[in-house]
Amino acid sequence: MGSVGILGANGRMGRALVTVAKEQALPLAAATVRLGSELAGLDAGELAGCGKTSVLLQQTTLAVIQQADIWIDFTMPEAMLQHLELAVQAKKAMVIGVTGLSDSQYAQVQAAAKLIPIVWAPNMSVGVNLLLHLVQTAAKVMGNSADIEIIEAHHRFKKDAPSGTAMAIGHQIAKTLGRDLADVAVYGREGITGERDQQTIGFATVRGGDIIGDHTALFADLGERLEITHKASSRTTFAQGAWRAALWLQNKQPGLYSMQQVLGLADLA
Ligand SMILES: NC(=O)C1=CN([C@@H]2O[C@H](COP(=O)(O)OP(=O)(O)OC[C@H]3O[C@@H](n4cnc5c(N)ncnc54)[C@H](OP(=O)(O)O)[C@@H]3O)[C@@H](O)[C@H]2O)C=CC1
Ligand SMILES: O=C(O)C1=N[C@H](C(=O)O)C[C@H](O)C1
Repeated sequence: MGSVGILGANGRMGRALVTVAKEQALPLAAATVRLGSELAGLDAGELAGCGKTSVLLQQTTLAVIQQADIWIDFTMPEAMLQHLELAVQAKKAMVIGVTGLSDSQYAQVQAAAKLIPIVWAPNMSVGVNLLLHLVQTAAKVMGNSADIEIIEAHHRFKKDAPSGTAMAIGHQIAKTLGRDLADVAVYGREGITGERDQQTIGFATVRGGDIIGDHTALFADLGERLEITHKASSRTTFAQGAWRAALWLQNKQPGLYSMQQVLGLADLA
């Protein structure tokens, strides 16, 4: 079994990833913290609150990146791109869950995927990846008469909006309907907005407390509405998905792979 390293092991997702590794005896070989972090040298499991793992936190250098075959990154866009550069130099695979990438940052991920195998997905849960299929059916049946809104809610600490998942849902629906999301997306409303243009896809963002991650795709027509909702109740679901992606990536050729491919949902009708 290939060995796996975790980047940003002190983050909310980093700790969840270490905990899942310990609980499921997964091949955790290394875990890192940011350069200069005082946490270097601590046990990754003790920091995560799941007990000793015998994996000590290290700063993220090229020498450390050599210590695992596949690296999981749930940090932030700029940090992730620095990690990606190291992974390309060391020819290591990456699972990337970071959201809020600009177009040019995403293009850098695409370029790196010509050299190393990468899974990038804004949401690693089974339920959201199934939802991405269900909304296609809903869009085909209702999308040309119903108003489409995507509503997401997350914890107060989240830095990007709308969530990466909400954007993926929007792109999926727009693609199904032959619309370009850049032309039809409406991000929030204020003032005298006028009547709603049926072609638009609206986004609404809620931030508060410790909400892990809720997403609803709403298809609202006259007389009825359909809501397809996913609610994550624990980060374990994302961490398990990321581990699944990491183990799936072993021995893969360079390329940019999706969570749909990892979960075997890519060919679902
Ligand atoms: N795809 C999916 O399924 C999911 C994706 N996410 C995404 O994952 C990302 C992380 O989320 P979350 O865990 O909540 O965030 P946190 O803020 O809890 O963790 C971010 C981690 O990144 C590290 N970091 C930040 N900046 C730097 C830097 N410049 N150099 C090195 N390390 C850095 C932080 O280090 P330090 O602790 O030292 O500050 C921390 O360990 C977000 O983009 C989020 O949207 C989240 C959940 C699921
Ligand atoms: O920041 C988070 O927490 C999450 N981010 C992802 C996103 O932006 O879609 C996925 C999940 O909902 C949790």
